[in-house]
Amino acid sequence: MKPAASHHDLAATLQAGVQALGLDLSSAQQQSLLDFLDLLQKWNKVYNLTAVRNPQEMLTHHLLDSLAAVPALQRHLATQPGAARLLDVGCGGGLPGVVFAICCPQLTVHCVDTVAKKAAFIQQAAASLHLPNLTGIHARVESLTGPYAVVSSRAFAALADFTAWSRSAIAADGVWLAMKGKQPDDEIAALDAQIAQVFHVEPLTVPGLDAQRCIVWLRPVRAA
Ligand SMILES: C[S@@+](CC[C@H](N)C(=O)[O-])C[C@H]1O[C@@H](n2cnc3c(N)ncnc32)[C@H](O)[C@@H]1O
Repeated sequence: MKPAASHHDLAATLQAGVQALGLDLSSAQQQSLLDFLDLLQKWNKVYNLTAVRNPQEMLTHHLLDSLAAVPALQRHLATQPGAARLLDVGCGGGLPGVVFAICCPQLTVHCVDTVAKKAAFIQQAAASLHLPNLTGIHARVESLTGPYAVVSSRAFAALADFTAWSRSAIAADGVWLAMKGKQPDDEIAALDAQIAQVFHVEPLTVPGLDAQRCIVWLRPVRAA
């Protein structure tokens, strides 16, 4: 068994990861990410938020994995006029929604999950980490109407289900940001062409993680 990582080790790994990703995060934002990691560890015992329990592993497999999508999200937001709203579907312990809320304070982030304790955890994180732009919603995504400029998910469902279930939540000119492992060609082929269209598959590199990752970007198809 690996020895438990100290706060100092975690902070150093995070800072190296932030640098490798070319992210411009203040020390307060980096501290919020570490505080979020603490909260995840603390509440995981009670709420069973993630199967990953070792803090160093939580940092690479969850925090850095979610942070790897932030530069792409920020580039997308820079093309959007005004303040945007993002819905993170099946957020579980807040991944990537809480990470997005910390890194993009201008973005309003709603994290939805069918499990009440997971939505409650997000509310708890919003209060403890002083994130006025973060809200946890206890609901099925199918019941939400939005409109959201960005609808994200990670480890949630096949692309066809993700897009069909969140179709009424996405804005007509919005985008889906689906975090995936290796490029999911089968899922892309199985998409309903009346609902969603892939416009970009963007490879991601997660610092400290030797695994394939990508974002599948999709647009809703307008009714004829
Ligand atoms: C495998 S977890 C992924 C959690 C998190 N996104 C992550 O990457 O660690 C999938 C989550 O989706 C939630 N979920 C399943 N169906 C849902 C639905 N229809 N609407 C909202 N959440 C849903 C589950 O409760 C679960 O927390």
